[in-house]
Amino acid sequence: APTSTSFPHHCRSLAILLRCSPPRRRLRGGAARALDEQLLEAAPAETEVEEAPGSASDGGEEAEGDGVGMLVVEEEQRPPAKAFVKSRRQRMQEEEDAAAESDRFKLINGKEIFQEKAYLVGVECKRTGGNLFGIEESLKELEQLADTAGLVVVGTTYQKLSNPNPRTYIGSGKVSEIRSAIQALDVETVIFDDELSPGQLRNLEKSFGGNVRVCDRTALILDIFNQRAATHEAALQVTLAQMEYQLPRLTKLWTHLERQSGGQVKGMGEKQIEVDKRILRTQISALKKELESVRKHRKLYRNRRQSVPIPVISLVGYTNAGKSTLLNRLTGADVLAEDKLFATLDPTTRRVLMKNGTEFLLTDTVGFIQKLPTMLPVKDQSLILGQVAAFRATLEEIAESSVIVHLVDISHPLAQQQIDAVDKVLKELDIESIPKLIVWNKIDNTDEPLRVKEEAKKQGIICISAMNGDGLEEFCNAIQAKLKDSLVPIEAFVPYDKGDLLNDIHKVGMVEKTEYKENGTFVKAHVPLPLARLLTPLRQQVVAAL
Ligand SMILES: Nc1nc2c(ncn2[C@@H]2O[C@H](COP(=O)(O)OP(=O)(O)OP(=O)(O)O)[C@@H](O)[C@H]2O)c(=O)[nH]1
Ligand SMILES: [Mg+2]
Repeated sequence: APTSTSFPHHCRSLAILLRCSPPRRRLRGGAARALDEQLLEAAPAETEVEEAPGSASDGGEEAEGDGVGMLVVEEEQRPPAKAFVKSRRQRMQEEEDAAAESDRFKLINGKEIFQEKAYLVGVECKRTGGNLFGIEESLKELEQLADTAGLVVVGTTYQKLSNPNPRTYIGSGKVSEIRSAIQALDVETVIFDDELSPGQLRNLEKSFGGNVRVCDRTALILDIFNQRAATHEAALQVTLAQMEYQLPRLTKLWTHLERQSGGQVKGMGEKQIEVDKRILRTQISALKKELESVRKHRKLYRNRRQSVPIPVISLVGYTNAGKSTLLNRLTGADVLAEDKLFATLDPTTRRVLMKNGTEFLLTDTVGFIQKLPTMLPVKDQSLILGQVAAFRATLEEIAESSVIVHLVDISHPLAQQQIDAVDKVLKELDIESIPKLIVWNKIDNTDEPLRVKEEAKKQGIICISAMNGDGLEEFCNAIQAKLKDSLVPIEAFVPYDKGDLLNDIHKVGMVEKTEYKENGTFVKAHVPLPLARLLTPLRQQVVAAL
């Protein structure tokens, strides 16, 4: 799988910036830390040399060095004898601490992640209605996201406000409450459930004290995307998204300079930010170009696939609904399915052959989630709903499919809210004309499967268990019926030397009538749109032949 090491030129300035604050890097979110390390590895060695002595970033290392230095000073102030004659208990304690520390490294998707202690914060705005999820539910989901990213949640809090505080998002009383919790629980990262402005982020970081990282849902989701990007395109998209997220927030890395001394250093810090922002902007535009070419390539590929006249069915649904499990069950594909959010980041397409001989392509897509990151400037790409670019491929696939299967984890306590969240996205996609099939999954996991099945029947919904295969035959029949809805009626005259096409019509369409003539076969059938397009010249020959 490609990592960011495959495009080091994009990472250089980030690496410079990240190197400026080593202690913070050590303490930042596990996932982000893994990224940082990749970036550092990817950074060309000469960046070290480039920095003039006494430059702003040198100052940065010094300033940050002080934080670490304090510990060293403490050691030195102890009487030397004591430093050597450590009690057994002391030694054992140290060994235990070291063991506990190394225990906190976990391997996620082949990347080593440091399990940081995280504290979650949410705000329920009285004025803004329309939130599908209640605050406690939303925080529970945030906890799952944190867990997916490899963090350990040690505490959670929320506040009801009529308006978020423009400076710190939460009220000042809450800020000090969280500060106490940070100290008591040894918190390393504070995660907010909503997107914070760069200013709020800075102010909160200042209030909480130097070593605590503050981030928001968006940054957390981007961390997860980064851990999970499996294809080159996904990796590019995630890097781009992370850079765009970083750009307005760059200044925070330099605040310690402003605090330490005024005058010259401050000025240099500011100059450095400008330089770094410029480098970052250049890299962002290079990355966009590269992404555009990858995307063109994929489009070409998809066009080619469309010339194979097999209908495409998109599997959509909330994250963790069981989409990948269903794809695997139907096709034996080896798609990563696990009890984590965003297990799938790239659309995967596989061919399914049903018992009755009908064939279709099934596409597994990125799961949806409420409160999607919105920070990307994508006005010029009409398809995207202001969402993170990693969803683009998914949305394109959905818009071009013959049938959409909306898979629901009906055993989830918030099933209805999740359905609404998915519908909200689908509604904005201009796909009303595509037949949709609603499927309730994880029926085996419900308390009263019979009652649920009855309810589903009333609503014309299919119940399945992707896990044990229950209901899959019914599912395939329903797909076939829906596919028929999406077929186009055609009449064509197929010459005998185009026998393949006749086979295709039989395979993916529904034939009503065939008549064998002298030069070829006359067919009347319903076929998928791509095949109908392919048959256009032969359809015009019908009149001539009869
Ligand atoms: N009990 C039960 N569990 C299931 C069923 N289908 C899927 N699961 C479990 O649900 C979890 C999520 O499944 P995935 O297939 O990864 O879900 P997904 O919709 O692809 O998730 P994302 O890729 O994150 O969007 C896994 O732990 C599956 O084993 C089912 O029918 N019954
Ligand atoms: Mg999946």
